[in-house]
Amino acid sequence: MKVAVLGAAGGIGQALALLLKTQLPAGSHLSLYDIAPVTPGVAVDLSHIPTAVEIKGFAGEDPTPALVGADVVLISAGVARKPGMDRSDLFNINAGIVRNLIEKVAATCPTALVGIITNPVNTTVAIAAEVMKKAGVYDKNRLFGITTLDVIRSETFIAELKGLNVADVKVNVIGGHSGVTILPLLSQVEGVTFTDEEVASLTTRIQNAGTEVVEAKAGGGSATLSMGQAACRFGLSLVRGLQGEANIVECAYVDGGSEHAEFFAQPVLLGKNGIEKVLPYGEVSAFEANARDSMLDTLKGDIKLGVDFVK
Ligand SMILES: NC(=O)C1=CN([C@@H]2O[C@H](COP(=O)(O)OP(=O)(O)OC[C@H]3O[C@@H](n4cnc5c(N)ncnc54)[C@H](O)[C@@H]3O)[C@@H](O)[C@H]2O)C=CC1
Ligand SMILES: O=C([O-])CC(=O)C(=O)O
Repeated sequence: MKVAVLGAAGGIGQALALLLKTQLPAGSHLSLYDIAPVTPGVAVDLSHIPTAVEIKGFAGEDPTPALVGADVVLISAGVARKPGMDRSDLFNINAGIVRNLIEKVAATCPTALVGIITNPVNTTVAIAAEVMKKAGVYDKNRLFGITTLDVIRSETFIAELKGLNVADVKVNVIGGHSGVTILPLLSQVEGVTFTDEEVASLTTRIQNAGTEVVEAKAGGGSATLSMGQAACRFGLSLVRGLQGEANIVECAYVDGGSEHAEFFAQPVLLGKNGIEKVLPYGEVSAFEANARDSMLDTLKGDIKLGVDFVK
């Protein structure tokens, strides 16, 4: 199994690479790429950790050597937010970066499972899909916007609020990955009840959690370590699915035939071909139905921006 990380010298990339070096199955290959010249050195550094995961690092303008034979490609290349910015403010720089990288993915490892971390995810995933369509290699079951950070934040905040063991808390987060498009389905969390006030304040906290980190880092970037953990969890789930493990379910932002939008985050069953099945997200409360319906104009606008960028 070969996993490539593009943007591997960055805050997320390095955390993710460390976690993958220590957690990928024995015999895996980890391939790190970034335009930053330090990248081969990051790989040398990680190679001294005694696990049965072979690691190589590549820098420069062309990601191709890192992508040859990749089964999974995780992309965190791009710029991050500073205080006062919205994720959509990253579009001008990151749209072109994702387009160029996906062109190389399409040419080099067109059947790899591709997970996109680079913001604005609502838009960059649409860009990736359009680039792959143009190249004639698009498979909607192999492209994912990684929204796992919203899931692990929700699990953490719910456990904190209700005094639960966080390992026992499971929650679906649907929609997209910015502001009002992030919708945790709190009504489905087993074994707890929330007051209306708790639902409103917890939903807002989860939607603004990225900004919470951006402000706390005071100009030094956005979430990197928690995102490294989230991307590692998602990447390992992709690998487990590819290896034939049963019942691997994750929420992700996918082209899953949703009635709501062309791309929509919801639970998916993972397998040897990526998405085996898009799962229903279940019953929602009146509050959640209203929040879901109200987000759709924003989400569809974000998607259209990506489609138009490539067309
Ligand atoms: N999906 C999610 O939940 C989250 C997404 N993000 C996003 O992830 C992205 C990366 O964030 P950080 O790692 O904190 O940023 P960072 O600035 O620490 O790292 C980004 C890396 O990308 C590299 N890079 C830039 N252009 C490149 C190119 N053309 N090819 C290869 N590498 C390139 C840079 O050299 C740098 O090493 C941002 O867009 C951020 O908004 C951040 C947190 C959560
Ligand atoms: O907020 C940001 O810019 C980074 C991000 O996507 C998150 O932390 O959820």
